[in-house]
Amino acid sequence: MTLRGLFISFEGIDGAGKSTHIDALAQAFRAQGRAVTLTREPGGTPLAEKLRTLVLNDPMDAMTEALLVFAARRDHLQQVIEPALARAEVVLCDRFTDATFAYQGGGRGFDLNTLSYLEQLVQTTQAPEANFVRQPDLTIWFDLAPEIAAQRLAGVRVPDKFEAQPADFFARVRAGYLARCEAHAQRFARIEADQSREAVWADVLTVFQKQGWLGQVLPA
Ligand SMILES: Nc1ncnc2c1ncn2[C@@H]1O[C@H](COP(=O)(O)OP(=O)(O)O)[C@@H](O)[C@H]1O
Ligand SMILES: Cc1cn([C@H]2C[C@H](O)[C@@H](COP(=O)(O)OP(=O)(O)O)O2)c(=O)[nH]c1=O
Repeated sequence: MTLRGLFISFEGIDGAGKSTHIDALAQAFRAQGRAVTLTREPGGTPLAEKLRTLVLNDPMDAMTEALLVFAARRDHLQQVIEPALARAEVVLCDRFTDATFAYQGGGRGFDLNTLSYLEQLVQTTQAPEANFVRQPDLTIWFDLAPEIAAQRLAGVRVPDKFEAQPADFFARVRAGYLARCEAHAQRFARIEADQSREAVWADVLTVFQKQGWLGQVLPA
């Protein structure tokens, strides 16, 4: 059987639990013989990491922010994601374009039609066919109430520009994710992230096993 590349993104408000599970998933795929590219947005290339530092630290208007995250995404797609998929690897990406719709669109109220235009422009790739708009094969959305996420993050890390936002910002971000989940239901899996770590991990594994992408996974 010819393996095909898999592009999987992980989404959710800050503190929802993405980082907790991504490394374990990478291990699970590697244990089953798959090559894995573990990456993140904004970032994933030297240029995109520089843009990340600007976006996470410098005040700027929402359009500037959107243009910078899409510039970082273009470089990341071309340098890392498309080549890894062409090698039939599993690409596990901590956030992708749904985050732009949720944060710049939902959180900051930037125009969604402009974001859709940028999405088409930036994610159009020559491979595997002309005018193919790259999207994740699967998006795991860790859905968590902003109050619980804030409790989990309190005292754990120094907040960046986004993490320092008030609860109503994250309520709008969450609504932004819900709208994307409804509009792209075929690739979204919503995980109830207010459960224990073990229960969240079990739900995540079930999604991958139902797709036939992972077999039995031994406990860590
Ligand atoms: N299910 C859970 N229950 C309680 N705390 C959790 C759970 N999952 C993660 N955490 C903790 O919450 C904090 C945020 O998790 P993290 O995975 O870093 O979130 P994200 O990457 O989505 O910002 C971390 O301190 C982590 O240990
Ligand atoms: C990808 C992306 C992230 N972001 C924000 C969401 C997060 O607050 C931040 C960085 O995400 P993240 O990597 O989750 O931060 P951390 O390493 O602290 O867990 O960037 C956007 O605003 N727009 C985007 O398009």
